[in-house]
Amino acid sequence: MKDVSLTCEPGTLTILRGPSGSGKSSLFSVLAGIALPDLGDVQMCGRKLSRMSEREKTAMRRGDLALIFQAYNLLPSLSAFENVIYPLRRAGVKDAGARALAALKHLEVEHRADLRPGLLSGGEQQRVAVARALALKPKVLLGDEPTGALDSDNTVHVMRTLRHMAVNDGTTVFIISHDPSVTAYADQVLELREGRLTHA
Ligand SMILES: Nc1ncnc2c1ncn2[C@@H]1O[C@H](COP(=O)(O)OP(=O)(O)OP(=O)(O)O)[C@@H](O)[C@H]1O
Repeated sequence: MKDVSLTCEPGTLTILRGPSGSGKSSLFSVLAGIALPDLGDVQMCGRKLSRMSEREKTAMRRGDLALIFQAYNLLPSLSAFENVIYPLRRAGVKDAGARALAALKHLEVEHRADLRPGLLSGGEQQRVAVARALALKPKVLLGDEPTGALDSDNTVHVMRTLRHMAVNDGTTVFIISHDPSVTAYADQVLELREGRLTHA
């Protein structure tokens, strides 16, 4: 990436698009504090990631930040329900069980709650991953292709949900998507080409 500069305001939804290999997932990793940039910094919820210890970054990922990974990153030995409740318990959420169930219901995968990810379809796994992020009620939600495995009805449902989180809860939502049908939900559309960012 070169000279990448962007701001995502609370209560807004940003979509990042760009050709395969343009660096979208790399930027996602930098924003999430998983990869370190050679130069520059990321400021999240008023704090610079470069000034935070690994422990502080982990604590932030537990509380304020939720991530939806391109490959879902569900824990294979846990059921769908356990995958959603696990980060809630770690974050000390009191009504973790009710929240996890409500999120699975909202994503219409509660009938798969007791199954491990390996027994779910790709789209079901993705909806569990979205439910896990949603249930945390984060200040910042970063998603790498969060609708990539979904049919059009489920894509609309997830995009409406993310839009609702931004507008009603003040969440800062940043997602990568190459689906042109979802740009209508965005306040800001960014495009990455060969590591350079343009505002579409
Ligand atoms: N750890 C790494 N070391 C070296 N090269 C890497 C590393 N991670 C990614 N790359 C390269 O950087 C480029 C951008 O990869 P990235 O995964 O960010 O692209 P992308 O825009 O998300 O692509 P896609 O839409 O296909 O997921 C690719 O050419 C990739 O091979």
